[in-house]
Amino acid sequence: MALAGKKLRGLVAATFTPMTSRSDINVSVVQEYVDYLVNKQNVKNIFVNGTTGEGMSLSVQERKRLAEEWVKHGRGKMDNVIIHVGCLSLEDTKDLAAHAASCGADAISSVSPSFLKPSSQDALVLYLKEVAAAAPSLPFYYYHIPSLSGVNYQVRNLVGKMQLHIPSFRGVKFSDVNLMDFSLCIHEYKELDFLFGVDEQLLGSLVFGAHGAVGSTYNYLGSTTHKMLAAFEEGNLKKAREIQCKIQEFMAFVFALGWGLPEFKNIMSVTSGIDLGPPRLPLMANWKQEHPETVRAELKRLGLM
Ligand SMILES: CC(=O)N[C@@H]([C@@H](O)[C@H](O)[C@H](O)CO)[C@@H](O)CC(=O)C(=O)O
Repeated sequence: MALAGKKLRGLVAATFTPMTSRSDINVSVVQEYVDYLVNKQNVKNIFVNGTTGEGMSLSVQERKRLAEEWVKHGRGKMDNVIIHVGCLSLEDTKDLAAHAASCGADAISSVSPSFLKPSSQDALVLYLKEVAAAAPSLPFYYYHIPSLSGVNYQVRNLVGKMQLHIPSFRGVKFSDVNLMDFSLCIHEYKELDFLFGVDEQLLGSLVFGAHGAVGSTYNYLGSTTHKMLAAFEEGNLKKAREIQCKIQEFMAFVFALGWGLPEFKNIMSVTSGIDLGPPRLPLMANWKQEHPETVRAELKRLGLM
């Protein structure tokens, strides 16, 4: 069911990895999670084992198991199951890419290696070319997230090189606030998909033609974000701004409490009613289950629940 010829559009939820209280992966709730996204949030694309899913903190075996479960339960319900395969080791990354293809994923994506980093754009393209070649039948998306990877080559420059050397290259998951770089990518490479990854600034990216968005908040604010997308499509900027500002107010509330990914996971458990458990170490160290009522009350106050 690979994306061949299809365009990747709309909202993509970057899934959290369900875990037990001991931080082991808990695949028993994946089916319920898929149904929640489809039926309650109307979100039919998922990005598995990425940042939100703590992909880098999972073993290769765990990542394979999760990919299989998400693909299995997404079949016939999800439009696209995209598996993030990036690791620090090229061999592990290729292994995960080949596995994603064998288990029926629709596309793969990879970040740059982030410890021993590529020393040039050409080095990065060479690396990603090998990754994509391990799953040549699957569309390949470069995952640009400089705040975490520390690799911040201008995407506009990279894209031309990737197009030249990677036959399955189909676009970029752009998790950065450099809207000029993002905009010029869309302007110059009309045949590719560019998905924005800073949820609280999505409206800004739409102005420049974002084809879709990948993010953590679409797990529980997918339905609200769809209303913003619809308002933007209708040319109702006032309404679109109002919705984006509500989402921003919620994120400001979250950030003011010093919350990050561990708490985002908790917010998803509270809003969906699916127990996703704690994150894994090192994130687990400061994790405490926030009072669900605090989250619910704020979402309610903002009209987001
Ligand atoms: C740094 C980070 O985690 N960014 C998130 C955003 O969705 C982010 O959680 C959101 O904008 C709130 O800040 C995504 O870009 C990451 C993502 O899509 C992924 O999980 O791979």
